[in-house]
Amino acid sequence: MTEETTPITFETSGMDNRLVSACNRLGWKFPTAIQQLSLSGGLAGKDLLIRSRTGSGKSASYLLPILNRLLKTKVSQRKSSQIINNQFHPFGIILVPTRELCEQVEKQIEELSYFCKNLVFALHIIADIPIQTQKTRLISQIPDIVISTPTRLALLMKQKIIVLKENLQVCAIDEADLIFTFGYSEDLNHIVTHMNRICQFYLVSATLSTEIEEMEKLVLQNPLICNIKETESNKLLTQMAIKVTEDDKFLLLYVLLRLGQLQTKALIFVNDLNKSYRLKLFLERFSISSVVLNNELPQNTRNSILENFNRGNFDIMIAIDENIEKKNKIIKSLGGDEKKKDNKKNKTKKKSKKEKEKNNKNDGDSDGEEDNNLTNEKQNEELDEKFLKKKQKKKKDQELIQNTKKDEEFGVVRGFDFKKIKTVVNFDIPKETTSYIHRIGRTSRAGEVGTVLTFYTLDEQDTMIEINKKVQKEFQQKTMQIVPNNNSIIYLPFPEKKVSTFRYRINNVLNSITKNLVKDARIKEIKREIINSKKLQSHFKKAPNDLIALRHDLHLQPNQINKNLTFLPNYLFQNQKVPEGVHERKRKKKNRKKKKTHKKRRRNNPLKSFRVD
Ligand SMILES: Nc1ncnc2c1ncn2[C@@H]1O[C@H](COP(=O)(O)OP(=O)(O)OP(=O)(O)O)[C@@H](O)[C@H]1O
Repeated sequence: MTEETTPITFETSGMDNRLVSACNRLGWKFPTAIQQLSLSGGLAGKDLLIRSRTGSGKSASYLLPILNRLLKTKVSQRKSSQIINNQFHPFGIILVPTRELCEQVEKQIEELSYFCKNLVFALHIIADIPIQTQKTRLISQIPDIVISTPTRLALLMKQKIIVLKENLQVCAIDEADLIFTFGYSEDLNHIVTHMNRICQFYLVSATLSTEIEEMEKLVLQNPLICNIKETESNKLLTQMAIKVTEDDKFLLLYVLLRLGQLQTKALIFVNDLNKSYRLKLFLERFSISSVVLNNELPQNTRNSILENFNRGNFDIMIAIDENIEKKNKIIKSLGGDEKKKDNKKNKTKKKSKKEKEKNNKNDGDSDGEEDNNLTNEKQNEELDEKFLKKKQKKKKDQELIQNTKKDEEFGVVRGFDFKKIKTVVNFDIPKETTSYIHRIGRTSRAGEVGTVLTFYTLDEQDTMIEINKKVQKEFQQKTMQIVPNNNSIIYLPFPEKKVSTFRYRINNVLNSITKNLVKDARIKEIKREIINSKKLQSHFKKAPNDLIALRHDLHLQPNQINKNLTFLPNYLFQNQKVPEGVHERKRKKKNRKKKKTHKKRRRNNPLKSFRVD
């Protein structure tokens, strides 16, 4: 903490009463530590540099002062100054790294302005909407605050649709560290050099980097530095790591889930898309439902998944946290794979056609076999037709994957406000420390308890040590401590004894999930969610504030599930205590079955069912 302040409440902060009521309505009793620091400076119109751990309430620490400032200016005055020469001059802009965060910030503004709805209007602009439609929207609706990713805003500025020189009063760059890691530096520089620099500036970030320090010097004028020493949250987040082999990751996760040692709601991070579906299929084989969230899915589906996960309708979410560069590689490799396969198929088809022609020729040579020839021809035609149909289907699937453009503004795992996540599992170790920090920030939010479990292989041992060192250093340097034991990660031994008896059945299941099965599952999911997305769209039209609970966690290959795998016989536990509840369902079912057969037998036995009335 760099500046001493006396603790304030929302009521004594000097904020507009309607904003105070909105905080109370959300059940917020006191401002969080970072809000305590930032509110007074923000309300006084100072530039702020807000640095605090993920989940500490940073968004409201800049949104509340921005809204307060808006409420001080008359609506009519604001509106008239925002349209000049058919160009849009917003009062405020908020920059975030992903479209999910655009929507999240817009929603939070709606909640915080609950008691002054008609007076404040925020609009997020995203890449889906054509530029001209966006222009018409901005000019007709005249939002006070525009929320955008740097790329989209820079584009609209270059087209002279949005101008920031004259009217801009406030600008916030949220998740600034991510904005740089997502590669937005160029767009950000364009925005900053073409904006009114005497506006009030908020630079908000969970971690520090040289780029942020440079940006700080460039845009902030005599800023109030809000840095937080989070001693309280020390007790809330526990970080653990286990060294495992690649296949044992599946085994360990299964055992932890099955024995109830991994608390849900759980968010599981993997580094690539195919692996996420492999994990989903693996869990599905044991009747454990999960939902995969990735940037191939349509936007409506993603929103619905996130909303329903936050509402507690699914317990396990598998999320992909891949690099932007890596994403492009995957698209290419997928297209390449499919192409290679198609070439192979074409060759085999040509070969079989040649063989057929050869056979036909031979057949034709033999005397009196016209009938045979006819049936052969017919069979060949049928074969050809089948083959063509198969090929057409394959082509359609391939087109579907290639046309399902990955959303570059997607980054759900970072910065999104997940509610009540008990455990974050790094099934794959993140490649960078910043990514690790953002992943762990999805749990232990808003003062809640959370656990992080990281799996790492022998090859990743150095990365793990590096992450551990950097996390300690980062948090100590910035006077933010987030974990006990001197901020370090606790290394746990691999529980070989506990899991060894399960290894055989796990390996069997894993071997049955082939690459082709994973690909099919992925295609099936995309198809299903495209249909879901249409349903959701029509639903949103009727009830825009509602999100129906579509089951996004349905099994992808239900016919492959072996019900016996859900039963855990005692011998699997060797000398260990059988955890409570593991066999319960089976036993209950058995009893029910017994009663039923007993009744049936009685009914069929005339001596027992006979009655004299
Ligand atoms: N004063 C408060 N009292 C209780 N809960 C709060 C308060 N302020 C914010 N919250 C809640 O805390 C959660 C985290 O807030 P927020 O998303 O703003 O954190 P953050 O620091 O921006 O996290 P990240 O860096 O991950 O984006 C949200 O669910 C929010 O509703």
